[in-house]
Amino acid sequence: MTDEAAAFVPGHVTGFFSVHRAGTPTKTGSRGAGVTLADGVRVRVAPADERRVTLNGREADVPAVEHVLDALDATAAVSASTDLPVGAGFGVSGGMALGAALAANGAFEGRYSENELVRLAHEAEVTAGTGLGDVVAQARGGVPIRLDPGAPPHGQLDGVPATGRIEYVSLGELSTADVLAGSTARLSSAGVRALSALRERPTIAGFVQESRRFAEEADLLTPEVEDVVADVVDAGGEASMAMLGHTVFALGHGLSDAGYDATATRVHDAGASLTGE
Ligand SMILES: Nc1ncnc2c1ncn2[C@@H]1O[C@H](COP(=O)(O)OP(=O)(O)OP(=O)(O)O)[C@@H](O)[C@H]1O
Ligand SMILES: CC(C)(CO)[C@@H](O)C(=O)[O-]
Repeated sequence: MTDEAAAFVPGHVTGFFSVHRAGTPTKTGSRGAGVTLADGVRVRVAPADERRVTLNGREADVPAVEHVLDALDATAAVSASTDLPVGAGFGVSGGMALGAALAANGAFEGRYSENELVRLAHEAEVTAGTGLGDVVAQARGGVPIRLDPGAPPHGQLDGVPATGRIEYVSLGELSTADVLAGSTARLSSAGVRALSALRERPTIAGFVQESRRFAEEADLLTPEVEDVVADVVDAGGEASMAMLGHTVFALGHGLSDAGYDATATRVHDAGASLTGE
């Protein structure tokens, strides 16, 4: 018997990262750190006569989801909904891929374990070129540190033991696929340096400060994002740019204290899961 199933996947903002390409999508990934968010992606999967993927009620072309459905050989209707901006550094494509994997396995009474579904979704993201580390971070929750790249059984994760309020302001989209297709050497050396600094001082403030240094060193800041980050820091807060999007995230009330009309969410303290509704 098959039935519909639903999953929730937290949003994920990467603060800094380095790119690690290997012979297979499973081993390819990123090192780095980010924060998972209670604002996330809900994905519902139901068996259907033909494949259909929607995002917030509209037909959507999300290659990572197509790869997941191919791998599971699932003819299904996938409907995703999110309050997060798409293409702005919140891991929406990774969330849709992981949510589709979890929910399709549920709907079709599949035989995969969680690690195997994370691996499928990670491979789909890497193959689509839309992410390297979001899926494994979203599967973990909290404030994930990606120590070693890739999906289970290869990747290795740790975390900053922290929770709390997060604010964000999105100024527009930035194509992850375009940035990853370009030269990533400079960005990666900044990312490796930030990771060792965070491991020395694994606090959430340390994470945001290293993210800010990374964004500057990697030359990814646009003037607009740079101005907003500077305003938050001037007002005594901690903020940086979401990788990869024209988005600023801040701890606590950082953005609103600096006078911005920000969206508020929280660290999501658990990983992606089936929701049973
Ligand atoms: N309205 C839309 N705007 C942007 N992307 C869309 C939209 N609808 C579907 N997509 C698809 O969603 C995916 C967005 O991926 P992208 O990696 O750019 O952003 P993201 O996953 O939201 O954030 P991140 O930068 O953290 O990866 C792409 O596969 C794109 O084709
Ligand atoms: C490449 C990336 C920054 C895109 O959001 C993310 O997937 C990551 O941190 O690997």
